[in-house]
Amino acid sequence: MNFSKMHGLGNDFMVIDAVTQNVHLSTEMIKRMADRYTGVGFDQLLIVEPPYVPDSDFHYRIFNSDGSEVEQCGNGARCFARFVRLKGLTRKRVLKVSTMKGNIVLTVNADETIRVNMGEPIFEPSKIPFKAIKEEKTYIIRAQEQTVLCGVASMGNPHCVIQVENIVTAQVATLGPLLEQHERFPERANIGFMHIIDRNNINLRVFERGVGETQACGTGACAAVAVGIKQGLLNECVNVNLPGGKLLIEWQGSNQPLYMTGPATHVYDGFIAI
Ligand SMILES: N[C@@H](CCC[C@H](N)C(=O)O)C(=O)O
Repeated sequence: MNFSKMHGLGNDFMVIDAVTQNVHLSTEMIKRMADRYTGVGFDQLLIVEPPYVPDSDFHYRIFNSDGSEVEQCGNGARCFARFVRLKGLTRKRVLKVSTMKGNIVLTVNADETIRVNMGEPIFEPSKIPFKAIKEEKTYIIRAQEQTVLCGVASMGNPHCVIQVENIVTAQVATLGPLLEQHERFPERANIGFMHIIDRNNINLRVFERGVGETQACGTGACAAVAVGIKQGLLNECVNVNLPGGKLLIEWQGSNQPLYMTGPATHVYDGFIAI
């Protein structure tokens, strides 16, 4: 099976073309290929498939390194756009793609960065899903001995966003896994730690569901900005500094789609016998 290794700000992917190849992978096979010592190694596997909903160019499936299939992936979306053009699967610069949780539209800019219409952020608890009596801007979660203040949002996938004073000392490795598996997130969640520099700039680290901390999380950046805007702390246009680099997130508020702009990098092509 041919594949490409790609990354979006260090969030790395194995990308497989299932338009021209027959691809049938079990959860065990995905976990084996994800292993950084004995496999290809990746945060997520992206499988590009032919379209099967009207008015779309492709469908793409996303799997975390623990083998779980997920609804959305921001950095993956940009890599998907670069991949289909590199592999000659399309020449379009504006691409419509369906994922497990709806459609997104991607535009490849002249400088090869990619701007993605990620759709509207969702705050309604039952749709995230998050257990709460009613929708709030800020929730209190108790995790073992700690009381955590956070916002929650779905970008197709579930996110929890915690504001921190210092991004370096944020408890990503300890609080991340506790909240990822917290009973108030029935489908687990991605946990973002956000330091607000000013109304247009934030630092962000994300403990990703099904992976652990990554160099960057696109949907995590979108969710952090959406939560920050909803809480009245951020402007409509925000630079998000992640350990792997910078994303630009734009959101004009309720009923408007959110846009993410950033790079996508092809690392190498490979072949794996499975
Ligand atoms: N790295 C991604 C998010 C991938 C999915 C996530 N781990 C989940 O389980 O929802 C991104 O760039 O958005």
